[in-house]
Amino acid sequence: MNILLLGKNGQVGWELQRSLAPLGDVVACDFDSPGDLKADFSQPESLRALVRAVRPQIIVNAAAHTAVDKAESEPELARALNATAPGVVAEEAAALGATLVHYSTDYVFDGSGTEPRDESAPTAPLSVYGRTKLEGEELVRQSGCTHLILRTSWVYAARGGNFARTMLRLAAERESLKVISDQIGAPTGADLLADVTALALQRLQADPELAGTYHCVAGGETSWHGYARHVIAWAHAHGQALKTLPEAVHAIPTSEYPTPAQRPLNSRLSTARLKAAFGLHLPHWQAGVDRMLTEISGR
Ligand SMILES: NC(=O)C1=CN([C@@H]2O[C@H](COP(=O)(O)OP(=O)(O)OC[C@H]3O[C@@H](n4cnc5c(N)ncnc54)[C@H](OP(=O)(O)O)[C@@H]3O)[C@@H](O)[C@H]2O)C=CC1
Ligand SMILES: Cc1cn([C@H]2C[C@H](O)[C@@H](COP(=O)(O)OP(=O)(O)O[C@H]3O[C@@H](C)C(=O)[C@@H](O)[C@H]3O)O2)c(=O)[nH]c1=O
Repeated sequence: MNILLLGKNGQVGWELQRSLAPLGDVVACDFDSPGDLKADFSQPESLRALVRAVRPQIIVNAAAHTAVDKAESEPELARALNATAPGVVAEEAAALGATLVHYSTDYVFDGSGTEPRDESAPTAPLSVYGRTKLEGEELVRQSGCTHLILRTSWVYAARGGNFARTMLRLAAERESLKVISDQIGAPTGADLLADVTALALQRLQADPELAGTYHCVAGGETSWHGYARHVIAWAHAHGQALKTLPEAVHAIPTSEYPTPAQRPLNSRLSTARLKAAFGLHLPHWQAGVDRMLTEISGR
């Protein structure tokens, strides 16, 4: 089996290098890869030659423009990376008969209400990032290729930039932190997503009817404030020297933390469809976060 992995150096891409390895020969690319393996999503048409040269049976796309606030001031680049390029890759996958895995986000929703959303819930993104990710999903679906679109949320990994690492950095510098407590979701490990991707791909090879869009997030829920408190309490309990004590992580409403991009308040995603289709158990978010914290602390 020939597998083309795009965005190999991101949080999810890095974990996919590990999880896809038992499935076949993985050709892993990023936008700074040398020569013919360069996969620059800001030049969407250039991706056709790469896909045609590798002729994969499976393509996994983990590349994206994930800087949510920055996307507000560079919407053309965000659209190229999150929509046009995945659309081109999907067209090439359809022409080859290859299966495409693509990732999307809780930010395709407007975050109203308090219930977890399922895959058929109406989308209404609030940000450039969310709008371009939604357009990418739609182009993948329209291409006619066999695909899995996994919508996830609040991704973290031991490698790469993410909210948990930002909190640890700020807690080392400041006496107190203010963190939003009215945006609710589930921190999800890049390792979990990569493992689910590999399992789902194996099942999909045997049963093409499983293709489609799924929500894939860790179990349980929290706010960014609850997540930050958990990370900082863990670090204190494990002897890390931080200026911010857990009780000095203060809860604030979204209105007190203005950002260029608006984020959804309710980021809860229902994983019932994924669990039923693939027979998967999705562990509680704290289990994965604690493992990541152990890994980055070098314990
Ligand atoms: N991070 C999150 O919280 C969430 C992510 N997702 C989705 O999951 C997927 C993976 O996200 P994640 O691993 O966290 O993202 P990262 O930001 O960690 O990685 C994105 C990858 O895209 C690459 N990239 C950036 N610019 C280009 C370009 N011009 N051409 C090609 N590649 C480029 C990055 O390279 P480099 O590292 O060198 O910049 C990196 O390898 C994405 O589809 C994202 O939208 C969904 C929900 C939550
Ligand atoms: C740094 C900081 C952030 N915040 C808030 C701002 C924001 O609402 C929330 C998270 O901030 P971040 O900018 O780290 O996270 P953000 O980039 O919004 O994270 C999102 O990334 C994209 C790629 C996704 O797809 C989403 O699922 C989600 O993970 O925390 C505070 O309240 N206090 C702080 O000190």
